[in-house]
Amino acid sequence: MTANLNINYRRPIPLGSTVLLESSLEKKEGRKTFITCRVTSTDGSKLHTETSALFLSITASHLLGG
Ligand SMILES: CCCCCCCCCCCCCCCC(=O)SCCNC(=O)CCNC(=O)[C@H](O)C(C)(C)COP(=O)(O)OP(=O)(O)OC[C@H]1O[C@@H](n2cnc3c(N)ncnc32)[C@H](O)[C@@H]1OP(=O)(O)O
Repeated sequence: MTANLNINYRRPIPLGSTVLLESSLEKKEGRKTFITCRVTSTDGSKLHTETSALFLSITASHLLGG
């Protein structure tokens, strides 16, 4: 479940262009998983977006309000 999501939009992505997404698992601490992601041009020269996020493991009962 997403607990935190930060997105920096550095450069617009031209309509119809192809981009490269690179996602990394930074660390895992118990139920917490820290992920980063970068969106660049396919040759990597232009940074479009950089993101960091924290996901928490949950149980099904959490989704049901338990
Ligand atoms: C024209 C076209 C338009 C198209 C347009 C499309 C739009 C496209 C948009 C897409 C955008 C998608 C965006 C994603 C969309 C979702 O991901 S939807 C899901 C959104 N997330 C939610 O609704 C989650 C709501 N929050 C919760 O349910 C609860 O807070 C959580 C996340 C399950 C955590 O609750 P919990 O299990 O009780 O955990 P809790 O004991 O509070 O914390 C456990 C640990 O995590 C840490 N922690 C918890 N929360 C946080 C936090 N926020 N920050 C830091 N640490 C935290 C605590 O400090 C604690 O750390 P320790 O003390 O163990 O070291």
